[in-house]
Amino acid sequence: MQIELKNLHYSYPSGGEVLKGINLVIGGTEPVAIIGQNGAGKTTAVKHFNGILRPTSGEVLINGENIETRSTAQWSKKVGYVFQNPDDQLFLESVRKEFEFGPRQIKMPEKEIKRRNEWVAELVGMSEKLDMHPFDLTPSEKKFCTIGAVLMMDPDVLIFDEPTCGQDVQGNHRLLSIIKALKERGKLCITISHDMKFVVSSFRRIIVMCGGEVILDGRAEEVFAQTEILKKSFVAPPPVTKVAQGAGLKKTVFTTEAFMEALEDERKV
Ligand SMILES: Nc1ncnc2c1ncn2[C@@H]1O[C@H](COP(=O)(O)OP(=O)(O)OP(=O)(O)O)[C@@H](O)[C@H]1O
Repeated sequence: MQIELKNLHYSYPSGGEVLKGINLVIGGTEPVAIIGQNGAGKTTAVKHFNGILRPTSGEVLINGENIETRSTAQWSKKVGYVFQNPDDQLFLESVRKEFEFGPRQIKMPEKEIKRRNEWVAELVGMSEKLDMHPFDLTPSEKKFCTIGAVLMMDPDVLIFDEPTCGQDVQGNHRLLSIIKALKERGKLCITISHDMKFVVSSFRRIIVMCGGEVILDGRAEEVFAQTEILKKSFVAPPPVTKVAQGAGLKKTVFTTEAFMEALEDERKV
């Protein structure tokens, strides 16, 4: 599955230009993180990946097909978007109903709904909560409920918008295991996050947005080595990376172990 943005510009009807000519190709199954300060245009950009928003100018191609050829409902079967705020997504009286809503809309056979429900509920940790009202869930559980509802459609691409928001360490671990499981199933996960520790723990490719543009796109080590550009875009590297850079280490590191190794290596030189 490949998503391609060609000179994408977007302005909300009420305001100025938010996306200012984005060119990007995201494909394969390697999870991709999109980072950048508040208001950089991350959510606006990813809402173009399944047609929730349509370009003011430029093109969005999904596997080479122009997004304009199909409705958002049709694209959503291929590219699932998990909203930043669960309350924008949840509207039914139970977790089970949320999970089964999409499949029932497309008249999925009952047997398949049951099969998917079991797998998804287990993966997102909701097996014991299926009959609960989403309003009675904790903020973290609500997020996993929205993720589960999108996973039930088994799309090829999953977009997670700020999944780490409101999560504790356990929640972050579950998120990482979901992303890993999806990669193993051949899915492409695209995740917006402000949590740099989370980002460097499982995303090799990182895209940095600033002021409606992509200003960096590359491997985590390359991106976080660009300290001046990151400073200008108000993106702070993970603490251990910052300490290593402050200590003058040439290698970009993301863990204490890597920091100690790099320190040792430089001592030997
Ligand atoms: N529905 C809307 N109508 C008008 N302007 C909007 C709308 N949604 C977002 N914007 C504006 O577009 C710009 C980019 O917002 P967007 O939510 O895409 O940024 P972001 O990088 O995802 O930020 P955050 O990290 O805070 O979610 C901001 O200036 C925001 O105020």
